[in-house]
Amino acid sequence: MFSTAQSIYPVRAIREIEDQLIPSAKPSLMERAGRAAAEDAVRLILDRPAAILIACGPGNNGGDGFVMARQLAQAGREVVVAFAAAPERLPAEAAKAHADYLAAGGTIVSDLPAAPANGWALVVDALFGIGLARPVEGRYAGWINALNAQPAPRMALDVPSGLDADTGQPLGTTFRATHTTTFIALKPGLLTNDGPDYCGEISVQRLDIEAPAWVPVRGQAIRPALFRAHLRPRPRNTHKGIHGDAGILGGNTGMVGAALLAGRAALWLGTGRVYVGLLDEYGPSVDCSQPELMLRRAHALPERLSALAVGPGLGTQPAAEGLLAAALGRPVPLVLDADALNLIGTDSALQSALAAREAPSVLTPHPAEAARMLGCDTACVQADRLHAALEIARRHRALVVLKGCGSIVATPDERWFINGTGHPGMATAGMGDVLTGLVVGLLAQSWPAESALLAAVHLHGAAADRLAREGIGPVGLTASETIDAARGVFNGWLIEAQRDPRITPPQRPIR
Ligand SMILES: NC(=O)C1=CN([C@@H]2O[C@H](COP(=O)(O)OP(=O)(O)OC[C@H]3O[C@@H](n4cnc5c(N)ncnc54)[C@H](OP(=O)(O)O)[C@@H]3O)[C@@H](O)[C@H]2O)[C@@H](O)CC1
Ligand SMILES: Nc1ncnc2c1ncn2[C@@H]1O[C@H](COP(=O)(O)OP(=O)(O)O)[C@@H](O)[C@H]1O
Ligand SMILES: [K+]
Repeated sequence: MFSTAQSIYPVRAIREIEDQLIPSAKPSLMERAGRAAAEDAVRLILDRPAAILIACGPGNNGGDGFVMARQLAQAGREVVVAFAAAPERLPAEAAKAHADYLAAGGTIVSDLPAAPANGWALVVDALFGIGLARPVEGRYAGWINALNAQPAPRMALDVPSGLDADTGQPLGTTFRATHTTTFIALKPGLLTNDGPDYCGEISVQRLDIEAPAWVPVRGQAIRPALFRAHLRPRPRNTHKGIHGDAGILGGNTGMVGAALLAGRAALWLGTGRVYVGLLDEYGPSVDCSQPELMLRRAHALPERLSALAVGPGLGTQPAAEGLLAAALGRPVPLVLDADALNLIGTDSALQSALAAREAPSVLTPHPAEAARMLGCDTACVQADRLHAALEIARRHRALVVLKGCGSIVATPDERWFINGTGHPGMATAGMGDVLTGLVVGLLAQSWPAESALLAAVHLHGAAADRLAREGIGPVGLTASETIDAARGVFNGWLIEAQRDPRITPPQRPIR
């Protein structure tokens, strides 16, 4: 479970790696890429003996396709290669791959053929990779539409053609893969925005390249390995005062449930005491289904808290703004969500107070909240989610999670992480409040802010994934249910961590 962390490189960094390694690599990177793709293909279609269709494009992605075709043919598979560009205009390595394929007895058709009577075993998109420079139109758009219509597994080499490898934005017609074999490293666009919908299952083929020291890793896929050092068993001799006092500030009229959900999530993740400060003057004084929560009026949260979350159901009235301003002045780790972010987006005094904080601040915007913070619209945030998350982190000197498919965690020093857990069943009201509660719960228990955020984001999705496997969701999953599942997943991690010899022994949080 605690497999090593996985790097993600934007196209610019992949190019740097290629530039450094291509001249000396033996066998060539393209040879390795085509071979690795052929091996993945064989595994994918062991039980499908029909012919394989490979559509090759005018650049090096097409070159990978020619190598793959040669390898598959040599392994005894029937291969049909479609290639419509001018061979003499292929880049050098792709031209060699093209020539080697022909020399090995391969043949090429210049238009996409109709499927044989027994269908294709596999269709392969080797049209465009990281060199995609503009939306796919014309002949290649027609090819992609025809490939997408095939009732066979669909494999993309490196990146589904048409998908922006950095942003996960489809540019024009885009190949919809059931499997993507990507080379050297993950790219951000495969993991966020529309990327997961177009990539299917991803296999990373590193081509025997070690993480090169000259290209700094700034992006990583979120894995428990990143925070396992904090998954420590509790000492037996402990008491609730050691496990933190979390505060939740929110729950205005009509939105009390949001604050209760966050409070419950913090409690179920092991926080010693959880206080919920409600803005609704007619709000309940007890949560009968969770009487462990200590409900207070918003202004009456205890002075001494180990971490505070502001936002779930907060509202944007002046009272809320005043409470937020006071919270920003507290020297404790702070989670800011929902209306806390909306208020900060339009108030420069709050922005200055946030940027001036010395204790950690964690911001948890969804794309619409991120757009308000950046003064743009949601489409512009989604068009480059990584950039948006990094920009918010930089401006506010805070840790940020930009939520949604492939949530992005960004740090003020320009590092970033992409989460792969979770599913569309989480797109339901209250789910973000639960995440806020999970983050503040770990902060209250003295987790360092970055680890707390990474763990909570990963845990939130993993809890929803576990429920979906059990038939609870994806459709109809409720936020409350993920709290219960998060507790289960988290305790599973703790047990796993105790078996892992790299984990340090029980430790008492320092207070
Ligand atoms: N370098 C290496 O050794 C290795 C590279 N590797 C592989 O190479 C891939 C990158 O190759 P690449 O840089 O040649 O770019 P690629 O994705 O093939 O596309 C460029 C071509 O497409 C064209 N074009 C672009 N957009 C278009 C559009 N919308 N519609 C129509 N045409 C369009 C563009 O034409 P132009 O823009 O110049 O008109 C150019 O001809 C990478 O993803 C990996 O698969 C691996 O083998 C590992 C080793
Ligand atoms: N398609 C999806 N895939 C993965 N996670 C998702 C998806 N849709 C929503 N989520 C997650 O669910 C949560 C929804 O949060 P948010 O939009 O703030 O909900 P609310 O404001 O209703 O509580 C976020 O953590 C988000 O990352
Ligand atoms: K491709």
